[in-house]
Amino acid sequence: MTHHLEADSIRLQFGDRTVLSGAWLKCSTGGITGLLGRNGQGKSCLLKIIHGSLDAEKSVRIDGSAQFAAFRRPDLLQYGPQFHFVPGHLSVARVLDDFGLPYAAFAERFPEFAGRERHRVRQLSGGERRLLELYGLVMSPSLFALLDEPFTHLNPLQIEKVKELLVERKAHKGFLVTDHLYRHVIDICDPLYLLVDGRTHLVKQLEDIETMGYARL
Ligand SMILES: Nc1ncnc2c1ncn2[C@@H]1O[C@H](COP(=O)(O)OP(=O)(O)OP(=O)(O)O)[C@@H](O)[C@H]1O
Repeated sequence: MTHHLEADSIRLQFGDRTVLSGAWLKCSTGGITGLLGRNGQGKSCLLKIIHGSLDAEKSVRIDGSAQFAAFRRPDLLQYGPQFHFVPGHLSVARVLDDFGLPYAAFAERFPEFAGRERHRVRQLSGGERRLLELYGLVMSPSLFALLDEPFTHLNPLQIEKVKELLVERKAHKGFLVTDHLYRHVIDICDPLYLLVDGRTHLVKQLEDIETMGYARL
């Protein structure tokens, strides 16, 4: 069964400044939705609004059912912010256990973690910590995951492995991904949205991201 996450009528203001005005997007299991946009356009805010951790005018629905505080439903939706969110004092095995995942399968996929199940998260490098967090978000059994800058801080080989993981898992889980490493986003995402002046635009052809002033192809 395909599941659908729909967000629309999103309006966000900070004081006099309107950041989002009528932003919308759709995300489904079986696909990876991409969100691009220049700095400060409101991509992180949009993810937090869908997650329910940032208050704004919005309509967010999962399979037609309104979600006002999706952060209370990790079975439906999980959110990975652009900064580290796993506490440093936890062990690698404990973090995976909290996501409901066995350590052995993780170490098999990422051999650099072999024999390190008791290592504390604070002993990991920034990229390793990111990898552990992403693995948990991608592999855990929620229906959707919102990933803010998943590729930043990873080395090129790790990026390729995370992309493989996303493509492998998308049959069971819908992903919304935003990252300025846009070639990787373009590579795996369909549909793709561009956030410009508070509104989302569905990218119909790749040239749109150039004509709308985001990136040179
Ligand atoms: N709590 C806040 N108070 C006031 N302004 C805020 C707050 N949070 C975000 N903003 C502003 O809202 C705008 C959108 O921020 P956001 O972090 O969502 O942008 P972004 O598209 O994710 O940018 P980047 O690509 O640089 O990460 C920015 O101009 C930011 O300064």
